[in-house]
Amino acid sequence: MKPLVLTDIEGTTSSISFVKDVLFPYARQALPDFIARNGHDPHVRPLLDQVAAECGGICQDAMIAETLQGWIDEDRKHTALKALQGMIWAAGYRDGDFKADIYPDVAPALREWHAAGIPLAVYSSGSVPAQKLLFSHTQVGDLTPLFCHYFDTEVGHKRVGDSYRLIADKLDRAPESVYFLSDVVEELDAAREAGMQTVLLDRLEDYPQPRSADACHGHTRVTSFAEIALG
Ligand SMILES: CSCCC(=O)C(=O)COP(=O)(O)O
Ligand SMILES: [Mg+2]
Repeated sequence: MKPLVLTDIEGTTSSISFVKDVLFPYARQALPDFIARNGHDPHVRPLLDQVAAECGGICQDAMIAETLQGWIDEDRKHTALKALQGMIWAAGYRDGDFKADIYPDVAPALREWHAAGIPLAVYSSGSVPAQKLLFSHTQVGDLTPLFCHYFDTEVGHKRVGDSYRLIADKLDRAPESVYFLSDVVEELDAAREAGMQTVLLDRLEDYPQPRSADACHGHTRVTSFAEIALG
């Protein structure tokens, strides 16, 4: 059976600065107005109510917006926040305010693997709609035709082994046949615990200090998709 590639986004396919300096500030700034305009939308209200309930029942939308802005500043990977961010980014992509930044080695490798019949999937803390938006608006065009599956924190958090077991299950795959690519060692540890093969992307543009052997925790370390060898 051919291997399947499961990739993270931030720090793996796309620069950390694109997420931290473009996407997050855009959502932070747009949140209050987005909530004022869409707070009664049946796709939006339950997400806001979830945030309110988790914060002791705060009831004013302005306070919910402030809470969410605080969560963006803390880089919380909260499922409701991620869903709202995805809805906000849709306008930014649509209006051409930004394009998704993909590291130059990523699209050639994805195309090569896809052409070789290797299935490709995404697992990111960003919501599935946000993942699809990102890959359909890259500076090298629409990459979504290359991917067959997308997973977000609806399957669980990325530092928890059970999330990877569930993904393998949903893919109808033995975990050993899945290569998980990420820049975060704790995510790779969880994927390995679930039986997946792991590759640490050590993006020197984003992490100027190369990771030592100790810091790699035994995961295969590469600095580019071009170095990845799939067994
Ligand atoms: C779907 S793109 C936005 C990325 C994002 O919101 C995020 O939190 C990045 O998480 P990742 O799991 O891709 O490192
Ligand atoms: Mg990452």
